[in-house]
Amino acid sequence: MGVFAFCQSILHAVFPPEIRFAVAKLFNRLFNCFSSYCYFDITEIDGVNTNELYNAVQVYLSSSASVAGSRLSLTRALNSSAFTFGLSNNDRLVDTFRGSTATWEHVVTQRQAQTFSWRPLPDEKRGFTLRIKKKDKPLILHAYLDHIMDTANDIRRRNQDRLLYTNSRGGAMDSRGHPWESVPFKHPSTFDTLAMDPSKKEEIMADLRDFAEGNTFYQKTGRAWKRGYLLYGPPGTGKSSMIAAMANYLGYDIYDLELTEVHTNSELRKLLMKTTSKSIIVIEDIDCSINLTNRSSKKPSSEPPSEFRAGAGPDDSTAKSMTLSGLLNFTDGLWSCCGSERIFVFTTNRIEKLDPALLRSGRMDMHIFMSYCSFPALKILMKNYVGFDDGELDGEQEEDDGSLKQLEQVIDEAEITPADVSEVLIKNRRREKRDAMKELLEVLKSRVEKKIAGSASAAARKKSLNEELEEEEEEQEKRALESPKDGGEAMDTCNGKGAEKGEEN
Ligand SMILES: Nc1ncnc2c1ncn2[C@@H]1O[C@H](COP(=O)(O)OP(=O)(O)OP(=O)(O)O)[C@@H](O)[C@H]1O
Ligand SMILES: [Mg+2]
Repeated sequence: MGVFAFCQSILHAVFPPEIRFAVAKLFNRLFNCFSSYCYFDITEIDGVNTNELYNAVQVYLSSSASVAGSRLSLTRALNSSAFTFGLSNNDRLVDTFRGSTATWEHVVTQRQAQTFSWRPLPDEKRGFTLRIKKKDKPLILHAYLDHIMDTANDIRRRNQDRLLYTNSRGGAMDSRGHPWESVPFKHPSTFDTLAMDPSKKEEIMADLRDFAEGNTFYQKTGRAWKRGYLLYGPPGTGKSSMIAAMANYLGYDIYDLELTEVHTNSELRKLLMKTTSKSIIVIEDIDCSINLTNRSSKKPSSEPPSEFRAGAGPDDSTAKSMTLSGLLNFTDGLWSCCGSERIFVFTTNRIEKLDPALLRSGRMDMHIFMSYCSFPALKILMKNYVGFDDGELDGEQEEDDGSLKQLEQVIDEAEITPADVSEVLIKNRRREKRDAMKELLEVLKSRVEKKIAGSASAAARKKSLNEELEEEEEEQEKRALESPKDGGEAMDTCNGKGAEKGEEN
């Protein structure tokens, strides 16, 4: 038994707790007067609530502990794909912030006689003690704690798999008052796997980066910190894959808003209020998921302009339906600002079907056309699916038999989606890559031929239809010339009928 412990046990035996406490306090005061350090205790449980700062410090230290510590604790959270390192019990770690030194100690003690609590408390009392120089306190303490919270949130986001939320219950809440249901989101699509024009891709990535780092910009300009993207293009061109890539790139959760389940504007607002920041709110196939009714053409002009009405017939009252203005408020109006750092993404196969109010400038910040597979996009798919490398796809290698050049020539005309290209490549992925390329070329060529044949037969059909019409016209003219009397009568009859009709009216 150490001397300190021995003295402690004597103190415990001889003096009542009040005196022991007062002596300890006095020692502390004396110690503090002469010490050039100040100490902060961050306990795991603050009263009955879990202390957020404790968890943040633990996660934060994991980023430096993995490098510096000699004895570390390891954890893996539910649904997380990463391990987190932490300080073991009563271990120390030194961190630096803005040139000042901060020493952390993880203090674990046994909890003494259980005090009354609404919920059972753990047997161990855990906390971190932060030690910094007294002179550094006013300079760094707040900034350091903010830095810890931010870094911890970032680490969590990176480690934790994304969540995908759906509103399959409409606006109805669960027992905890949440209208959204969530599942872990593990979509493997990234900007590396996404086949599209590299310059367009880079532009979108830069836009996303600017958005995510734009806190001060949005504050300075007085704009709500949100951004809207409209993705449009034929089916299978990668609109949904793009959304997944965006979420994976930024580390955001996805809220997949099923508009057909939302019946009123207030339900829509409730849903929005329950989304978290750093998230992407998606409305897929916006042209199909809601029933577009241009009410201005049916009702007097005092009515608001055209409205989308979801899950409601044209005769339901506006108050009980979801309208276009409700949807626009959701993305654009005051309600869109509750929370921050939110991205709205709408997708559609037919942009021409959308109401102009949704498309007008300033509403969706970026309109992104997801096109049929271009040659640069095709090269990305060939790299990812069958293992070509950049050199091989430059077409400068000896073994190239001209297939690549031919692919470049036919790809645009074939009008094939990246989804169809990837199907062909998946089927051929076990074959030699040059054979897979040739197979793809065959598929593309046959598509082009079919298209030409299709357009030729359409042209032939058109031609024969025109010929038939011309023949008929000639026939009619001929008949008119042969019997001018009949034609005159016919005209008269017609006029006569019109006159009769006029009289009737
Ligand atoms: N640009 C692309 N890059 C890589 N893969 C793609 C691309 N487009 C499509 N694919 C592949 O095709 C599949 C279907 O694509 P996706 O669901 O993203 O298309 P979509 O444009 O959302 O179609 P829809 O309009 O029918 O919803 C994806 O799983 C992906 O494997
Ligand atoms: Mg889709």
